Amino acid sequence: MTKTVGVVLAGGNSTRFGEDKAFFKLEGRPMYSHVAGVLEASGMVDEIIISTNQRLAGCFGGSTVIIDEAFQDDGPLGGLYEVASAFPEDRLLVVSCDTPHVSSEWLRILCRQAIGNPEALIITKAAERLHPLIGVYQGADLAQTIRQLLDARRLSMRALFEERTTIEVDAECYGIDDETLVNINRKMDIRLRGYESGEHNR
Ligand SMILES: Nc1nc2c(ncn2[C@@H]2O[C@H](COP(=O)(O)OP(=O)(O)OP(=O)(O)O)[C@@H](O)[C@H]2O)c(=O)[nH]1
Repeated sequence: MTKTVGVVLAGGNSTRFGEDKAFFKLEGRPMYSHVAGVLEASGMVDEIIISTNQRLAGCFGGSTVIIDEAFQDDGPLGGLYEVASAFPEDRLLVVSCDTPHVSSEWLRILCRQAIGNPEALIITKAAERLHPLIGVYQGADLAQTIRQLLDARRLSMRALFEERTTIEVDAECYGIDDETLVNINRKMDIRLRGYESGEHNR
């Protein structure tokens, strides 16, 4: 039977943030751990894994980690390729580590859409913007489609949406607050939003 695997994407370089944002503490917990907690709280996932690179792999405590091997430093698509290869039969509920306030209610809505449309990618839309890294990635031969894009050096998430049926689910239609979908790319994003932050801690 198809499982749902919760995937925390946490293998970037955090150039704009200035330090590895996955481990930056907000409200007393590293950002990646907020996201893992919401995945767990959604009640939709059978297991949770962290998608990351070789450099950070040892820093996630006891979490299960899948390391980018075939495509390193190629962005989220490289991480997704590795995970889709490891779980070819399963549904991947993906959330980037820099959206720590995403709600478990929203993840449940995405999963229900995915279960009803098992060949489609299900991604978040809000205020006319796409949030590709809050979504469900699934369907036959997903890893193969991603591999072809990576081989062709088409590294954007949009390239994947051109190749697969993709459903954009509008969070506003479900009364989801935009703020919960914001991703934190810079330290300034934390100050501007008045989030409570602490020191970097692996
Ligand atoms: N596994 C994996 N995850 C990645 C990779 N690149 C980015 N991510 C994750 O994808 C999400 C979005 O990444 P970005 O913020 O666009 O990239 P970043 O490298 O983290 O940050 P910048 O260097 O500031 O662009 C974050 O959760 C990253 O941790 C990668 O090469 N492999």
